[in-house]
This record gives sequence, C-alpha cells and structure tokens, in this order.
Amino acid sequence: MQDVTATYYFRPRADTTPEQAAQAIVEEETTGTWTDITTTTEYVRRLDGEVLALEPSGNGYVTQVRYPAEIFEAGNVPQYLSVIAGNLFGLGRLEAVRLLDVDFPESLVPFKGPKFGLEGVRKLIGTTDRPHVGTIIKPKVGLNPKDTAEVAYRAAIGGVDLIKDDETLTDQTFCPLDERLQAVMERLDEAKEETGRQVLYAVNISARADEIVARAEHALDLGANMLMIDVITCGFTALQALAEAPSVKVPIHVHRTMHGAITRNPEHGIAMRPIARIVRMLGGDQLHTGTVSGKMSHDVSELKGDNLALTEPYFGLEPTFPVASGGLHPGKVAAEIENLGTNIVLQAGGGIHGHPEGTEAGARAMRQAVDAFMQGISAEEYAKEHYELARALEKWGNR
Ligand SMILES: O=C(O)[C@H](O)COP(=O)(O)O
Ligand SMILES: [Mg+2]
Repeated sequence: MQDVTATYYFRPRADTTPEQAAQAIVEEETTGTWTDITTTTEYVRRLDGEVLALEPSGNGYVTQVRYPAEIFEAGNVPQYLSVIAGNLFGLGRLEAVRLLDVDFPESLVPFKGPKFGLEGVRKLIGTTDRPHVGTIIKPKVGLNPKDTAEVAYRAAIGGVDLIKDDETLTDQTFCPLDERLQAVMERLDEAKEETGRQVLYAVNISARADEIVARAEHALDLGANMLMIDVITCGFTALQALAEAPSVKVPIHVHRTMHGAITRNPEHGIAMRPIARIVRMLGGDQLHTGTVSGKMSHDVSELKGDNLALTEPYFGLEPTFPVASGGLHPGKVAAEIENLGTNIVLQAGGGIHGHPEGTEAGARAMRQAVDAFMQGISAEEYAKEHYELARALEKWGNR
C-alpha cells in the first residue's frame, strides 16, 4: 500500500448511520468539513480519503480508512498525528472513537529508528535469550542521591540488568540529577568490580522540549549509560530530538506515563499499538507496553500485538525492546514470559524493594524466577533450592 491505512473502532450517534460516521472521519481528516464547500477544485479530489471496510464490532463498528500519502509531510510526526488522530476525536456524530492501528507506507517512514534496540541492548548486557530484569528505584521520590545510589548498588549486586528512575523523578531539589547520576554510576562501577557485570542506569532526563538534548548531553558527560524519557508528557518530537542527536550514543528507555488517559478506554482514544509504532520509528530503544498480570489494566491480546509492533520486521528498523512494568513480582514472572515471550524486560519496583530481606534479595528472587522459567521449572519447585525466591513467593504468592 502506497497510502496510509488507519483502523478505528467507533460508535455513531443515534441519528447517524455507520456509513455516515466512517465517511465523516475521512472527510474531516482529508479534504472535507461538516458541509459541502464551493472552494474544492477538481485537482483537490485526489486527496480525498476513502472508507475501505466497515463492519459491526462489539457495541459499535470497526472501519479501515485510506488517507492519501500526499496529505502527509514526510518525517513530521505531529502532522501525521493531526490526521490519523486529530479532530475526529471530537466529532459530535461519533459517541466514541478509538484509533486501533495505523500502517504507514515506506515513504512516510524516513526515520532511522532505534540506535540500539533489542539486540543492541542485549549486546551491552551480554545476554542472548533470557528476559532482562529491571528495577525502578522506590520510593519513587524522596530518597537523597546517596541512598538512591545504595539502592541501585544493592539491585546491581542482586543481579538486575537495568535500574531506572521513576517517571516523576527528574531534577528536584531533594535529589538533584547531577549528584544522583554521579553517585549511582560510582556505585554501579563498584558493583561491576565485584560481579564483572555492567548494569544500565536509565536516568530520567524528561524536561521542556528545547532543553532535553542539552540535559541528555550533560548526563552523558557525567557518565550516563542510558537515558529515560516520559514520551507522552514530553511529546513525541522530544524523543525524536534525543534519538537523532549524534551525541546520544546510549540506549533510550521510554516510559509512557499518562498513557492511560489516552489508551485505557476500550471505546475511545488511541490504542497502544499506534503509539508503539511511532516510538519505534522515532528511536525508542525500550518502551513500556504493559503486563499481563501486573497492577495496570490491560487487554492481553492487544498487549501481544503492541509488542509485535515493536519487534516485527518494519522497514529495516531495529526492534524496540518491550518492557513489562507495573505491579510485577517473582510470582508473576512465569505468566509474563508465557504470554509475552522471552524478548521482554521484566521490571519490578515494589516486587524487588518490598522483598522481606531487602533489595538485593529481591533482585536475586526476580532473577531466580526468570532462571526457573528458562530451565522449564516452576517457581515453586525452584524455590525449594533458592531461598530468596521462596521468601518472595511466601510474601506475594505465585501468581
Ligand atoms: O514506572 C514503573 O514502571 C513503575 O514504577 C513500576 O513500579 P512497581 O513495580 O512498584 O509497580
Ligand atoms: Mg513508575
């Protein structure tokens, strides 16, 4: 397909037929408006959109529409979004409408994608097939730099591959970014001397758009080996600026805080899949897509498709490493891998730092749960020989 196809679920208003509703979407987002107009010349008509398919689904309908590639400015993602996810959300003739997926032609994917991606991050850590284990420093705010670094050190000694800031921690006075980053990197060097393993630390550099690259470069000068950005609150082009900066030579961990306002309602908003596609195009090396068993609400089949959008072949772009995060603990590891596969980062905040014997034991327990799965052994069975896992299962159970 040389054009863009987008798939929407919608529920029309009582006085509107499904055909009129689908047509209203393509007209609003291409050449039309609420009434016929006198200024449409013949040559404009080639830019009309088209309803390709329409069928009942749940309480409403699913439609696939075609938008001519020519109405898109190649490389301008804010403009792409104004078409595929623009005014249509407010149209009165639709009670509800949700963008489920989008397919762009190659001409509209002039992006380089992830610099590292799934394989690049695996190389940095030295793994081939097992899921990676990550942790979010908890409490999410409040710790000073020294204590943050101590928690990071304990997690690294316990065996995590990745440590990250939480989404609300940036550069506040109680834990300034410079001091925190330097303290954490020093302690991770110490851990490396002891274990021989280099752990990644994704420092949250989310900030106003015109400052983000400078903040990233500053963090890199201080020794950062990974960067984190809150992509919805910062905006997609902030991620793009970061990923395309030649000075940024470390992987980018992408958090999606605020996504629930957009993705959660099954009838209205934007599903995670189009967001996942765009994050991959714009260069996110890792992206949170959700869990099958954690604390955030998710539709499992949607989630599998979202992860596929990150990893399936796509115009030669590196795959983005999917991240399952939110409410995980060792007892949930098997269900996550069974459903989402082994190309996944399993992150636990509470599920590591809430371990009865502390962060280091918590990290060990998460790694043991992954090892158990990889060896085809149930967590309960493996726990008979692995104390930390046993203690975790005692506290949280095995599902
Ligand atoms: O940012 C995240 O992904 C969450 O902070 C996860 O924290 P939790 O494992 O304690 O739910
Ligand atoms: Mg968080």
